[in-house]
Amino acid sequence: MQGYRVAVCQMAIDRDKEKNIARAREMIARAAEKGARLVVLPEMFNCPYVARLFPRYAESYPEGPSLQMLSRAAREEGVYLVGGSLPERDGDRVYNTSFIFAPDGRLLGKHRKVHLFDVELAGGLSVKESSTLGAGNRVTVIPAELGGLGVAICYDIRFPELMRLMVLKGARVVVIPAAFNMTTGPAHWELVFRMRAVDNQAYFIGASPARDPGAPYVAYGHSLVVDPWGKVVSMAGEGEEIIYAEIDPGLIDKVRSELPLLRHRRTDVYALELLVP
Ligand SMILES: O=C(O)CCC(=O)C(=O)O
Repeated sequence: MQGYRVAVCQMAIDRDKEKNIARAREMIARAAEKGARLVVLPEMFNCPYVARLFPRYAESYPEGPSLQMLSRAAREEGVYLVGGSLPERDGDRVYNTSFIFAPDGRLLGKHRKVHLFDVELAGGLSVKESSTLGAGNRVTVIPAELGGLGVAICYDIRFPELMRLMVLKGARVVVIPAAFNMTTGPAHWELVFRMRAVDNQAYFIGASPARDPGAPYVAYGHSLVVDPWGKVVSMAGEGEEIIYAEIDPGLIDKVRSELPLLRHRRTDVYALELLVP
């Protein structure tokens, strides 16, 4: 498996859905032009991160305009695309879902956020995703061409069990569209990505929206790529930008063979069980 370049689009999100779609399309083109083979968008890239607004911006696969754009962009630019996430409507439920496309525009898979962000933090930040969203129940790994791509969404990264299950299912590069905030971001963003990378000896990629101090929910920014040794190899600032990094599969093998954490697990002493097919 050859190395490849990943681009993480730290996009500024507008209230206007059409503007968000156009902005994402334009950033995907710019990333492809710079040689990215995998392009990643942030969590809820087509709408403001406000739970009560999610149903209004929600789309069903395959006809939603954001989803059409993602499939077309992957095909026209010839890239693998983790389409951040967006509110997905399925019957009368709405999910926070990441859709993943191949360079021929084919849907490779999707991840519905498993852990909903329902919190009341000191300082007044209160979020209740479950007021409008349903939760997914799948561990998402795309086994094919990129050699094991795990996808989960934001708060999911705080649950080491889910990350480890992805890695046990073959994930070597884990992509997390996310929107940490100005309370949890400075305290935990870099720490949690580095921790998961060190534990699982995999690349961990975080894609945040750009920071907008006037937004109802202020995203932290600082999209990043962490290598399997836990080193931050690329990190954005606060504003809109695209960051790039080279994914080196040889480094994953090297770290896993020199420090064989996955092999040294004591599965005769403890167990981690996947309860859904
Ligand atoms: O875990 C955090 O600090 C932020 C989570 C979040 O914003 C989300 O899941 O959307």
